[in-house]
Amino acid sequence: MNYNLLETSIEYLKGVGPQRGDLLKQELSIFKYGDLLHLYPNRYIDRTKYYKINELFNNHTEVQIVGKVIHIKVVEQKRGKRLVATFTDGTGEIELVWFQGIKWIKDSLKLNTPYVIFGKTNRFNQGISMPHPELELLEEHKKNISSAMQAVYPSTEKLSAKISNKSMIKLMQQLIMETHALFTDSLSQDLLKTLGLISIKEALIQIHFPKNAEILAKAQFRLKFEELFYIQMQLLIKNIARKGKIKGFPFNEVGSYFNSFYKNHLPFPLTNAQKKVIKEIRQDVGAPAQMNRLLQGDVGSGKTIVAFMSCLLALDNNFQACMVAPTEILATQHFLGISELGKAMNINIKLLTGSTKTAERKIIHEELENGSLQILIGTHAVFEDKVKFKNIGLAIIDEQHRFGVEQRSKLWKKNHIPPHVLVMTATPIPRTLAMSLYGDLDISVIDELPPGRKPIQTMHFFERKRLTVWHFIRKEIAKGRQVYIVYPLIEESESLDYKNLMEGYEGISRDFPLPQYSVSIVHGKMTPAEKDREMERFSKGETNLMVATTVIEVGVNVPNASVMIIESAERFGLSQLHQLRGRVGRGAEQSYCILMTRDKLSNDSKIRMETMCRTNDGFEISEVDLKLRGPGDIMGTQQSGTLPLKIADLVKDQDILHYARHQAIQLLKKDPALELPEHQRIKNKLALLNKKATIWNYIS
Ligand SMILES: Nc1ncnc2c1ncn2[C@@H]1O[C@H](COP(=O)(O)OP(=O)(O)OP(=O)(O)O)[C@@H](O)[C@H]1O
Repeated sequence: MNYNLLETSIEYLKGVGPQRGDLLKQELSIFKYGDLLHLYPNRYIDRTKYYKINELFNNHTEVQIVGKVIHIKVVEQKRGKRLVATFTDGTGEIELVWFQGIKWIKDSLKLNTPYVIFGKTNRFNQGISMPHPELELLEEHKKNISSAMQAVYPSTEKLSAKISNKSMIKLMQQLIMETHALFTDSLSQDLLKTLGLISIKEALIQIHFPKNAEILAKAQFRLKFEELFYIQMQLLIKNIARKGKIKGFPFNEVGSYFNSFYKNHLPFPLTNAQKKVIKEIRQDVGAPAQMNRLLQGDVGSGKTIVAFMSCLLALDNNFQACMVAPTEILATQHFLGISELGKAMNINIKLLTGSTKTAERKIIHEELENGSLQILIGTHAVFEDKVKFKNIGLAIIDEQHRFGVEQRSKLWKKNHIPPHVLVMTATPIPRTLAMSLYGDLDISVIDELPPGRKPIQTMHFFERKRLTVWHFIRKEIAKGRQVYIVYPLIEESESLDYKNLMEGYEGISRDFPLPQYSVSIVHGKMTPAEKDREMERFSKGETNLMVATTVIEVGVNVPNASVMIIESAERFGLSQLHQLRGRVGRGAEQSYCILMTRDKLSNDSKIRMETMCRTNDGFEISEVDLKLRGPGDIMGTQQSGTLPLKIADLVKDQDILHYARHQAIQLLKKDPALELPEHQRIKNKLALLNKKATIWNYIS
């Protein structure tokens, strides 16, 4: 492919010019020929289908009608002028309406001459109108229609008054005419044949100008494959390179810390899933390359002990380990949990957070540098430059979505050789997404809950049933259980949410009065010490109810708390609801999650509530979440940028993604360094991709 041509600035394309060029650049980020080529249609319409006016009962997305203009008038109103043409096909009449280009259209419209009009219809009291229709003389239309399927470009819906779909099609014709001779494949002919793919040239022509539905499907498959294949190739190659190049510290010893804990101090038998994951980690850290593993485990699946035993492997090899959590509460929970696990083993474990006192901090710094501090647990305070390890061998990052990749790499830089990295997440990521985003990490999954857990029963109640819910809580408290009541706290409406929380707290304190009941409260405006005190009262069982914002979303572990009430549940996303629910169901008692919502719910909210009531499976929930919200949203805006997909859809195209990944793996197995002559184009393209953000800057 001649790259320079696709790099040509868009205004030079015949039919564009400076004015339209600016419009394309500003509104659609189309700067170059290449950008336009990869503006794919979002749907196709059948240009051989004609409607009759008397068939138009509802508002239609798009219809095509043959008929004549019989009358034109300019209507002047306070709001401005509009041109109205009466159009008939013999079965009825509709009004064609223009608000712009009035003079030009009025002068060029031919009365009583057959036209094909195309556009969206609106019904109003007196009849039907079609604003800004596309018009073509029937004679011309017959000449121009080469295929039944005509592309509709997403942009034209946005810019219809400025660049019609018809103009867009013309631009695309011009572009393809100028550039198509240069489209060449990066995949070898043999590979295309084996995979049954059409050529890139054919695919690009057919995606814009499909001859029929069958060839269009092939073109779409080809382009989606291309997109996903190269993303997978990039990720897999990164992984191979990391394993080859980035030396890690091999933990050769499985020594006394690990063995003595395993033999003498395990508080419970490990689940098979935990054993499997520990084995995977042992294999990784035992090899001379750096481990980079993502550990996924549903809420309450028992990740802490896996993290702890991984730390023991580091200690056995005279390395320090460090565990970082996104919030102070969570870091403290980990510290307590890990200290408890390690209590019989005389290990120096310390906690470093924003609120660690200077004197304690000084000791931590010293002990880290002289190596006597073996496991450091903390928040982002650990990333500070002042914090220097003698020899950090393992870094465990919990809930990595909240840390940027950059922050993570700060930990790496704390050594001349980067430590092994274990990233833990309780947010289940659907496999498809994990594959696309973390294809460069190895993935372990704890897919089994500790035994004896009763599935949490989830119920959805409307506000008007609050008394029933209160009655239920009283019964549970009478059995000795504890209850969480969680309120949303969303940044944009923070003060209002805060008010709701405090009002809720007052109401609850009234409905559950002392001395029979006692209520704790934890929210973001409290100092860490206050939060800790309240959390402690609750975890010791001194209070029956805990009113909180989502600060308790992760990591809180009070096994006796068996009821979770989520207020305004419609305002939470699915994964957040699932995380919150995970705070209960940690003991042997039957646990409940009650979702309280207002009476009127949107469709999406209904699906969220139904999903929560139907399943406890975090992966199933995240699949639904992915469908409702789309991948970008799930990962947060930061990550969505890493998926520069133009045509593939991670929800709908999972099969193609798996296929593309499989093919990428096969290819790299055969030729890991891409040395074979038939892979040179792939190699070249990958080299270019590493320089550019998206694969679509290049075709071949
Ligand atoms: N194999 C096991 N058998 C019995 N209990 C277990 C087992 N593994 C973990 N547990 C217990 O299950 C509870 C949850 O474990 P842990 O806190 O490690 O979960 P988690 O995966 O970190 O969950 P979250 O992400 O929600 O904090 C703890 O009380 C822990 O002691």
